[in-house]
Amino acid sequence: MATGAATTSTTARQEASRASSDAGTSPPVLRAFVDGAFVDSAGASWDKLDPVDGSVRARVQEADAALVDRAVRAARAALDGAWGAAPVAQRAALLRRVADRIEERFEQFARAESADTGKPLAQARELDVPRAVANFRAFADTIAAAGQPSFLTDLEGGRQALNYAVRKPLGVVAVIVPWNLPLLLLTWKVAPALACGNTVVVKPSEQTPTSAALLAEVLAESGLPAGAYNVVHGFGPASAGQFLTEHPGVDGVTFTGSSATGSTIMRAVAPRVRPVSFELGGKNAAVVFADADLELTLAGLARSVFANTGQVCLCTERVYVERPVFDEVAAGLADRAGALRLGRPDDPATTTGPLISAEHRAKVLSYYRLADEQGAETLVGGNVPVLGGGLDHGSWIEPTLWTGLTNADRPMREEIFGPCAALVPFDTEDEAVRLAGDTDYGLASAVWTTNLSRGHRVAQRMRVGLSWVNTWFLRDLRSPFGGVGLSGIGREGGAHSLDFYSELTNVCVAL
Ligand SMILES: NC(=O)C1=CN([C@@H]2O[C@H](COP(=O)(O)OP(=O)(O)OC[C@H]3O[C@@H](n4cnc5c(N)ncnc54)[C@H](O)[C@@H]3O)[C@@H](O)[C@H]2O)C=CC1
Ligand SMILES: O=C(O)/C=C/C=C(\O)C(=O)O
Repeated sequence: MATGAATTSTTARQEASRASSDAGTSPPVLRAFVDGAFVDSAGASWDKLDPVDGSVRARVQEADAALVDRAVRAARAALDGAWGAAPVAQRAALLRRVADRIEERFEQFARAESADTGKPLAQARELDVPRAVANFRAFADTIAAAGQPSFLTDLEGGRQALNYAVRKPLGVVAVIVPWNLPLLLLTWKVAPALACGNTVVVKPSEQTPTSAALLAEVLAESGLPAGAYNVVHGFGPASAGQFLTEHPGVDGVTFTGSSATGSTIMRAVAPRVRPVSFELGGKNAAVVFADADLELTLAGLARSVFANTGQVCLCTERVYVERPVFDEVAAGLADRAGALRLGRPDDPATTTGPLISAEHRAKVLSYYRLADEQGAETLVGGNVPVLGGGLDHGSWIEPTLWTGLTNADRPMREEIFGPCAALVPFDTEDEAVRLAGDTDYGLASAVWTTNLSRGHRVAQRMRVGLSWVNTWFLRDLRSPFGGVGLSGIGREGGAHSLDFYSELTNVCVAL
């Protein structure tokens, strides 16, 4: 039971029934989850708006500094108590139960995720919720199988020493996640953090607070001790995000979001020299060679440019096409953009949702205008659509393609994070690699070719963390995930996640 400044608290089960029964009546109130209970905050509240039609979806209570402090203290107590002492087998078993329980509540998670973001319900069912389940199962497997190398060290005189390392939790981990794939990215961090015995304080995006609260219910039902998972709602600067990252009780920060915020968080933890793991933005390139299977390529490009309305850090915003097939690729991709169906999330015909917010649409639209000013030819889109049926209060935008831009133009250099890309021709492999690498970012790339030698060669030359050939966003959760340059620091995934979420103590025994 929570104590201190909060005025009321409820169990996870009570909150679950409240949140689910509120649908269709007054918007639910979302509160922090601290020390195993939902608690009121003395801070302000804000309305979480539906990006589909601008209606109010939830009233969210902002955690003030005192509540963030309580959350960090609760996490510390759980680390020093039940969860920190839990053996690996117990942690792995808990993660598997969590996966099972998310599956039991599959539709509730899918609807919550779709409602917060406006993304098609079909996408939440096919991508976001299955990945949350997979994240918990993958890290249960990873921690259960994790070992450490040991070394027999030869000493003078024929003696030896045994060196081995023991894995310990990093500690209290701040988990700060964005709004584009809220549940997927939250569980991608929470699952390995808990697997390694850490406790967490989560700050979901102010735009997408719901799935973090649902996950609190599931974790509590699955037997996670109170205090091991806490949620504080709020914004970044002068709000829960800043209070959390500057808190002296936080031992490390894992963050996905913009490069600018990553830089701010680095400064926040610098005085205490805390480790960070950052998955930041991208300005990702696709390279299409003339020998590519164009049907496969166009389908892949359409997905990589327009998936999640372009709001995935891995999305392609620059498409370099070998000159002989340039016109064909441009026309084919424009056809596919024109075939996308913008609409309500629960309409099975909908392929594409709105952007997350009016503010984000203003940003994306500013790049559409900039592309016009810089002389781009707009092949398709370029505007705000008129959809009718109440949708025109939402944050809709047209899928958009340009030609005529160069790498010097701002729409080619800055992350837009919308359903748009520019196509540029190239003549040689070296030129393609140079153009693709001409960016301060370095997250992902995709090479499209039927020449496998070239595929391997070009993929390896890309200055990125993730280099796909004839595919995009194909994930094996054991493989390293992260970026170079402005795209991030560190790698997560499989054993790489264990490395971030653990401290190792090397024991050296003279034999
Ligand atoms: N995965 C990605 O690559 C993402 C990239 N972006 C990029 O960032 C741009 C801005 O979007 P935002 O929502 O403002 O992203 P953001 O990076 O500012 O926000 C992401 C998360 O960080 C938190 N945050 C913000 N400032 C913070 C601070 N000073 N300390 C601690 N936490 C803080 C936010 O509350 C949110 O939970 C987008 O237009 C897009 O270009 C946004 C979301 C995800
Ligand atoms: O597959 C993943 O683990 C992550 C995918 C997407 C992002 O990290 C993002 O959009 O930020």
